[in-house]
Amino acid sequence: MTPGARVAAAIGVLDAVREGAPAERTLTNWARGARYAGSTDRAAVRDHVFAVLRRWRSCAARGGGSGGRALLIGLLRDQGIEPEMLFTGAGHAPPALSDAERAAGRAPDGAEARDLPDWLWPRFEAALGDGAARAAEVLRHRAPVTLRVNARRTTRAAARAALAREGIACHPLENFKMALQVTEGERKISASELYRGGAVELQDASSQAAMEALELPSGARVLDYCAGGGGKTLALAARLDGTWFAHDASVRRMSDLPARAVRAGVEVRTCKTSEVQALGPFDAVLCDVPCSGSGTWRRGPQAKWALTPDDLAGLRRVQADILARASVLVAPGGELFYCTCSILKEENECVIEQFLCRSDEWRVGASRRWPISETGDGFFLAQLKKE
Ligand SMILES: C[S@@+](CC[C@H](N)C(=O)[O-])C[C@H]1O[C@@H](n2cnc3c(N)ncnc32)[C@H](O)[C@@H]1O
Repeated sequence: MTPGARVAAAIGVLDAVREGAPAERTLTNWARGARYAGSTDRAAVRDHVFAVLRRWRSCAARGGGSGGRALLIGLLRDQGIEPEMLFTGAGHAPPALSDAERAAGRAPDGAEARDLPDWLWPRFEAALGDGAARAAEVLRHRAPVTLRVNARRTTRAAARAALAREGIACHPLENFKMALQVTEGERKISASELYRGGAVELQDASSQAAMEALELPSGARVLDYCAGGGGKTLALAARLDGTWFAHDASVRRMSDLPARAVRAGVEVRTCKTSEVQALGPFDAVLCDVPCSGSGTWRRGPQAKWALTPDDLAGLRRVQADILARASVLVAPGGELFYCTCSILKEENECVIEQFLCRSDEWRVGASRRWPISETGDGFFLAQLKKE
């Protein structure tokens, strides 16, 4: 495909996304119907679509409209590329710009320039203060791809060398013990020997750092209450000796966990909601609760535009409910860890404050935030101790 044809394909995908279709599925459907598109073409179309999704408002302002075509014109202008270079009408490229399109477009301002909905920008400022602008800016760019090296299988240096032999280039991240940031060959990861053998897992650096920050006595019985695919349990089990239990309201979401645990060389017992009470009490319970994901929006940028104040209030109720249910499973003297991949106070400090107001047997230990940065996603962790 020519560069212009890739732009035309991205416009088609964005028009479907504007109608409410999920971007990933729309891209997959497009690729199925575009047999002429090679892997480089598919990656280029995907890059255009996701770049617009991250910068939707500013692209609309710069492109002078909200259709796929205007959004792509806005994106190219934002990237310092003259749209006329690609909108040529030749071959499969989009038709040339009209006079009206050439004249349309303006520089974005305020929350529009931050590429955030108006109602969210003040909440970013409230949560991050002077760091809000930088966080919003980082969310306008691609996320890094990061691996966690499994200390039970190999060392970081050995993993890096083995990955390089498979065409995957990465470098160790300073201040993160087991993290490797991938700079080349990311599409080869899932087929690599190290990944298939459980020596590396895909995991954001901030999640890794948060799990590194948790200290637990050797042999502790630990429950991951919102385990999902088990990323956090596996990170803990890779460095601590404990007895590991995983629970999730959706059993289906834990379906990959047993195989991942075997690959990683650790034992994790998955349990249903009906079993969890009888298996307790636990020395520690981790609640990696469902959240807006605001710290990770560069990975799933549609969520940035879809979240509403009502959704946020709903999430806060779910988070409070999970904390209340999980807290009764902790043994006296035990610990409760609460974490989100959101930067919003409403989902972090406010949930913890509300929980402490309703319960007098808990005291708060450390709580920590990881910023949205070039290195990692936004992440929040609070540690609570049962008296
Ligand atoms: C942020 S994800 C967990 C990610 C996972 N810990 C990991 O590291 O891969 C939140 C999980 O909470 C689960 N969940 C939602 N409501 C829940 C509830 N009331 N009780 C327990 N789990 C719940 C969801 O199914 C989802 O898998």
